[in-house]
Amino acid sequence: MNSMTTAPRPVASHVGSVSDMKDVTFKVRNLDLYYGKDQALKGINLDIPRNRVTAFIGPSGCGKSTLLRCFNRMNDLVDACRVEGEILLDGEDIYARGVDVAELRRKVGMVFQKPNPFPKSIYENVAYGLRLQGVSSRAVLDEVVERSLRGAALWDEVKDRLNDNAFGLSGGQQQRLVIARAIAIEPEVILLDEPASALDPISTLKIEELINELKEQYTIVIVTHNMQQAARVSDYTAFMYLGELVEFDETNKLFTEPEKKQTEDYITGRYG
Ligand SMILES: Nc1ncnc2c1ncn2[C@@H]1O[C@H](COP(=O)(O)OP(=O)(O)OP(=O)(O)O)[C@@H](O)[C@H]1O
Repeated sequence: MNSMTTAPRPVASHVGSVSDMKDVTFKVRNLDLYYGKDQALKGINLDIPRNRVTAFIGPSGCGKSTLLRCFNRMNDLVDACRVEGEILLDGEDIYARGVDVAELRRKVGMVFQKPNPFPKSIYENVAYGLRLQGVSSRAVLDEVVERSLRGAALWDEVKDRLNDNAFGLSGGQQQRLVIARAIAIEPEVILLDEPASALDPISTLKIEELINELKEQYTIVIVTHNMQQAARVSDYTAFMYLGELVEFDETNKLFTEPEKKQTEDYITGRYG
């Protein structure tokens, strides 16, 4: 924070950067993304603050998931997708030639809307990434599995059935298991694409509490349709519309004193 004075709050130096933001994980610069001829992201400039939760909100089809998927190059898997501009992770352009995409995805984990545990035991789901890295020591795996399940607020519910199939867990437990699997390999960033939209209200609350705890250690970016959820869990919010970033600010500010009329119309339910 800047020194507290009676001066007005610093004005963003450009869209997508709050000038009192101390430390930045991703810098997005002039990002355009095309699916074939259709442009889905237009000139996005945005800083994602470290160890904070940033939410992307906006009406369906505005490009929230597309932008999220740029951060670990998941869009590479879409044939007709073309990206221009830069995304710097800790200063390095993740779209530069020669970038090891597998290593990028190790650093930048992702959790989807629908829980997607592997058809394996609870234990093996969490141990999966380490086994891929060649770790076979039972003691190391045990330690990481327990730490990750504790980190995902699931340990107490599953510690007596670690060898049971993960599909036997409830949807909310499966989503926390997927988060445990993501944090087991110690990523720097966790991307969450509507992580609670398939869950009941109690499971949703648990995921929201978990997000709040995880931000101590990770940079979190979440896409959500639910504005109350964005207001509850995030520190910063980006409002997108038709592929553009309309406004980015501290969540509290964006929801109470938005600078743009489009943002105000959206958060007051006038469209979307
Ligand atoms: N794989 C794809 N191929 C072609 N077009 C796509 C693809 N994925 C998304 N799009 C298009 O890109 C635009 C942005 O979609 P995106 O899913 O990013 O929006 P969103 O804001 O996340 O929407 P929602 O809230 O409905 O999930 C839409 O016009 C969509 O149809």
